[in-house]
Amino acid sequence: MSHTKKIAACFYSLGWRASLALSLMVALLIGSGWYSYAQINALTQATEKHASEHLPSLELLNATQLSITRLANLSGNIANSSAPAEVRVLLAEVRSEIINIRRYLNTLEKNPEIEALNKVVDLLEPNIEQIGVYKATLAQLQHDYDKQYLSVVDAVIQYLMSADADNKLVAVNLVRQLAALNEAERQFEVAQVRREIQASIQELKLQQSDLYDATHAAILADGGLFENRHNFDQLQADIMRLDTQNRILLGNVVDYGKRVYSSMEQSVMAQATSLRENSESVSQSFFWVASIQVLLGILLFVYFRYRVFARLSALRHLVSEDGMIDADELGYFDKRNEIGQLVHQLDSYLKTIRSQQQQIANVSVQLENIIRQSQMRVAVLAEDNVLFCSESLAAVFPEHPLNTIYDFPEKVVAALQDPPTSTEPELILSAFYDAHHQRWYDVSCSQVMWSDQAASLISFADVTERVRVTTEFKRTLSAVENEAFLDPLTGLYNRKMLDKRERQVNSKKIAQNGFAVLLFDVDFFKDYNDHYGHLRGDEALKMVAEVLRRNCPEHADAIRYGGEEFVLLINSRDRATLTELANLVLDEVFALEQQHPTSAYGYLSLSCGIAISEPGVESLLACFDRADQCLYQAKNNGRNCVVVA
Ligand SMILES: Nc1nc2c(ncn2[C@@H]2O[C@H](COP(=O)(O)OP(=O)(O)OP(=O)(O)O)[C@@H](O)[C@H]2O)c(=O)[nH]1
Repeated sequence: MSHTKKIAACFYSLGWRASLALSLMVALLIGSGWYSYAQINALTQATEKHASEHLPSLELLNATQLSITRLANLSGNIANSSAPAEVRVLLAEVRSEIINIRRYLNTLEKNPEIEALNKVVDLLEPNIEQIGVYKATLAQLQHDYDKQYLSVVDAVIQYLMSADADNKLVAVNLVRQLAALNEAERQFEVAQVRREIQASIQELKLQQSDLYDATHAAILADGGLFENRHNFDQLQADIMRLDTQNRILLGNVVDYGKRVYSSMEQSVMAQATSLRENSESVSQSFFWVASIQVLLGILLFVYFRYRVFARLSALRHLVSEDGMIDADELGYFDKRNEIGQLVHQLDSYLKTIRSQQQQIANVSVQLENIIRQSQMRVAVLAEDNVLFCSESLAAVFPEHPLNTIYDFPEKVVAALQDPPTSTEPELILSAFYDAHHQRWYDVSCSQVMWSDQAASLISFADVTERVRVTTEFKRTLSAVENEAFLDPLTGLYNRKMLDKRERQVNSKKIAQNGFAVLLFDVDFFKDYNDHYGHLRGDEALKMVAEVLRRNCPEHADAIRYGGEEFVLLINSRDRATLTELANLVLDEVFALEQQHPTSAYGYLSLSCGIAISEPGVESLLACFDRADQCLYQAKNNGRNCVVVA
């Protein structure tokens, strides 16, 4: 999916209001960003333009100012210099500075001040040049003046050296006056000294005509010292005048420069004000844009809070355990977007599930009622508590309200201590007897869920009839079995019992402690029968059987093995006890004093052979054989006696 499609899908999923608000936010951000960029760009360009326009001008103006200052200094230096060579050098510098100034002024933007500056420079340049010329002339004049001065002074000194002492005073005064003239700088000083010198020369005219002639011509004549001094002073004054003029012009230059500076400063200040106002305008724009964005943000937050968060809340309700999404909440979700579709689907599923849960709950209640009122004896247990108990089961135990498992009889409680974990019913107590009702129950248990809780379901199945039938059957079976094992004549066990015991011995069902076979036989019974007949013989056999039954120990079998042979099968290996028992039987039979005319003893008597088994190794038959051999020996020994193997 392309980015455009993804963004479109995202906006569509958010809903048209949120999408519109977001779009507005984005548009506002882009717009404000663009506006800010444009404003800043315009400011930057304006600043750069202004700087490019004015900064070079300022620099040039500054350079011009410096050049003019240098020019003023040079002018002063020229005016004050007395060395022609130095004047020439200074003039060269002046020309160079003037060239620079003109170049600067030509570069600067034309305005009245610049024009005025140009005019000043136009005036300044010839003035300085004139000063240079005057300076050269002044140097020449100085030279001539000095030459004349020395010549005059020399002449006066020559005169002094040759003249008389009386005539020297005027000459000396003249020398002094000449020196004063040389030192005088101011006009009135020069004029004073000149008058004094003229007076001295007039005095010389009378006294020293030679010196008068020489000094008069050298000092007062045309081209003399006075004229030269006058010319020199005049030229000096011109130079001063020009220098003053130059200084005034340079002062004007400074004023013009100040004005230019001032105009530029005003321009710069105006630009700075414009910049500040523009920046304030941009700041205000920023403030309003930021305010609108904050407002929109708050609106969006409120919108999300009450719309989007409400959806999330509705979603939480939807997925919560017992939450229900109501119609209003469902209205937040537009079916046209994916989340909306999902929520509506979930709502549909939830409603279906709730409907089914309700149905199940109804069925569950109905089922519970049915179970409660039916003959099913069931109870539901969780932990030690009884969650449910059918009325039929409660009726089984009317003595207790069945609230906990400990309200059940002990046997049931014991069986429930370790309940099965299977969901299939498992018999935990077979044929439990309810003495109160004299009923029998099979108790089963299985694991079930009861109201979303793991529980044990126990059921009591009434098996009274089954137990009765089984007991009856067992009793009947026992009777039949007994009948089969009983001798009908004597009521003792018959030979089948011996066979049974033989099997039990072989299958080790009889204790391996050993046993004994006591084999009894009626002596001369054929004769007895022959003498008294079989009926009396049967009676005699019954009496012998009674003696055996009476003396048969507990857990021993009294068996009529066949005919007139009897067996006592005893779980004992005590030889003495066994012998004593056998003799007791023999004595009691003999004590019956049943007449037996053909017997050597006169009465009915028995012979007995006893065999004691080897424990764990001998079969019953083998032991019986040995008892039979002993019986044979007892017969041979004269009968009515006991022989023990
Ligand atoms: N009345 C009666 N006689 C029986 C019964 N069964 C066996 N007899 C008899 O018992 C007699 C057994 O005789 P014999 O085996 O010769 O032994 P005996 O005569 O007792 O001689 P000894 O054993 O050597 O002393 C037989 O005559 C049988 O007929 C019975 O159920 N009733």
